[in-house]
Amino acid sequence: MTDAPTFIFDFDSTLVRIETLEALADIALAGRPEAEATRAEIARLTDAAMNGQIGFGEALRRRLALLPLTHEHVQTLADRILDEGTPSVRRNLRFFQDNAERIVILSGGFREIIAPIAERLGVRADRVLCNDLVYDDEGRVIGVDDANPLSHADGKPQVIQSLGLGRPVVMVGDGWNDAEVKLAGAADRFYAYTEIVRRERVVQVADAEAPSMDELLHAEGMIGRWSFPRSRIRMLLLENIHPAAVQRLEEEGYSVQSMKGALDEDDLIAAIKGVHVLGIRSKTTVSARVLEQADRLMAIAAFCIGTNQIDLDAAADHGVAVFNAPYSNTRSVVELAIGLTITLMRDVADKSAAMHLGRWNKSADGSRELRGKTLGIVGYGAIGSQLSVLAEALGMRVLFYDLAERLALGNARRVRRLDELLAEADVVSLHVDGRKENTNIFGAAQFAQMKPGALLLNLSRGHVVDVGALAQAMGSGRIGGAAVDVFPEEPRTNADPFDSPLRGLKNMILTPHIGGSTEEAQEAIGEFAAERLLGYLNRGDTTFCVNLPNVQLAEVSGGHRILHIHRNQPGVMAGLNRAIAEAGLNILGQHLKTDERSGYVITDVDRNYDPKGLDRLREVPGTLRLRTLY
Ligand SMILES: NC(=O)c1ccc[n+]([C@@H]2O[C@H](COP(=O)([O-])OP(=O)(O)OC[C@H]3O[C@@H](n4cnc5c(N)ncnc54)[C@H](O)[C@@H]3O)[C@@H](O)[C@H]2O)c1
Ligand SMILES: O=C(O)[C@H](O)COP(=O)(O)O
Repeated sequence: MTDAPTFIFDFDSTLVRIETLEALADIALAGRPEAEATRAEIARLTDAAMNGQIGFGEALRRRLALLPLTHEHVQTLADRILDEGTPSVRRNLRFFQDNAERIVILSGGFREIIAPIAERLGVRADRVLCNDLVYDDEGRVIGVDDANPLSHADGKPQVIQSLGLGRPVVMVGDGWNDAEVKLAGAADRFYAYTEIVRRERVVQVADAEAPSMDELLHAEGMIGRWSFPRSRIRMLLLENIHPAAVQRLEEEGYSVQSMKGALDEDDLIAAIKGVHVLGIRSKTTVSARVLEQADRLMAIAAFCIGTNQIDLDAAADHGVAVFNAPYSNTRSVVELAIGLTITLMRDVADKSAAMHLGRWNKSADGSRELRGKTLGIVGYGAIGSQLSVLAEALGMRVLFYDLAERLALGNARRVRRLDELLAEADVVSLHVDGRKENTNIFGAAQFAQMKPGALLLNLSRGHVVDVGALAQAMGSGRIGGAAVDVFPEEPRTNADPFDSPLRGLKNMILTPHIGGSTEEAQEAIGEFAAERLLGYLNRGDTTFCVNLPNVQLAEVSGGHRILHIHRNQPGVMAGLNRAIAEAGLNILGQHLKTDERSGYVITDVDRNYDPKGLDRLREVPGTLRLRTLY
């Protein structure tokens, strides 16, 4: 490459996460009473020098004078220095090895400590410019080589100027003496490297800040470990998503912003600009209008089971992958349903409310056991079928009705018609999914078919039940009691008011959509959904994606991975492979999966190609999204 720069890297707090003299102080002063105070003084002098408050040479000598350093101490640090590599440097080793010919290490630190790192990075010994310690016959450090300009103020620019390096020269470091290289005209660009320490004064004079090696390489158009710096991938998590998710995503280097409540459509449209990944729960509606305005969105994670709040077709049309956590809160919902059934059967809620008003009403009238009663489950999916097992264990007889073929567990009996179930069940529990067609599937006609005094539970979705009709059926005594956890209109945050025709009715338990709200479930959802997002972002894996074809993928190894999402229309594969050939890409492996709406092609290619050639792939008719991963 003709205009490829020469990179000069500082060492302490840049290539390694330590400051050498502080680490040597820890070794040399171990167990001594003055250790803490001396180490603090060394750190203070390091900081003063790195902020440009005192000259580097003076700081170096004053720090050395504070330490009873020996060759053995220096060797101890040298032996473990490979473990101290800065995290983003460690993951970008290949960049250093592939570009060793145009890398220089420039440091006020010491050769013994820097040499093992230089060797690991593939940088030749003559391109390591640093200080040499001077020892006496007993192996005690007595100073540094005074003839070396790097042991004095302004040493770094002087040394670089004398090398006559090919331009442009890019200087990367955390300290004022690194900034001086650019200020003296010895470098064309200076990046203030802030992964380990951020010094405002240094950042102020830099051309740019590099919070990681990934950012630096991206800014310089170089190929690093990641195709895109993860810190630039913005994730917006709404609705109080569990910290386990935030921690996992941040651990992988992504930028995560969390908010407690949901946002309405207009606020979401404003907030979603520049966001790559959106995390929500059941209260955030992601409409086609929101998706239209989402300029960077790649993926949405519903940190819950239901995905009816997201326009899945519109998301697929924008090449946005949607994930959920289909099983992580199932058990919590089932346990609540069992608890609510017992509570209703024993009229516990009203009896408890009366006690709080000072009324004692001991009576067995209308209180019944679960044992021997018939539970009718509408919707025998993950939740319905698990409820079936627990209810049978408590001695209930179970009937279920489902639109799809479902395996009857235990002694549960499938009925082919809803009215059959309604005619027999003492308790009817709704566990259908939130599709639009399920709106008001329980209304006056269904209540009229239920046994007089039967109980109703809805922990599925609010729009499934006509709440006005339910209030009437309760008022007339047709329904003996009900527990409702989900509502057609739910407050977006805990601070917003709640209203419903169901308020104030006898033997009516209302809960604020807490079926899945247990600590166990929320943590499990956080971990599960975060892993799905990471699988998609890091590998292109769409396992459990609810709106794009599911493809399970291993890590990218060796080559680069091109992910192409397109409309499922004739000619896309032919066009794509033609474009791949024209771009000079050598295919290592290719995988295609389609559903009726979309196609997803994963092509692993050799690393050697001109990235501009990828534009041809974007132009293939039907393309919705193209992403490169490595
Ligand atoms: N209250 C809460 O906090 C909470 C927590 C988790 C899940 N949920 C909701 O619970 C519901 C069930 O969740 P799941 O994980 O069991 O879903 P699921 O997709 O595994 O099961 C739903 C079942 O309902 C059946 N079905 C759909 N429409 C039907 C209809 N009209 N008649 C009969 N059967 C029908 C489907 O065929 C499927 O078997 C969903 O609506 C989900 O959003 C609520
Ligand atoms: O779909 C779900 O999992 C439930 O409705 C729970 O939703 P929530 O995460 O908003 O409590």
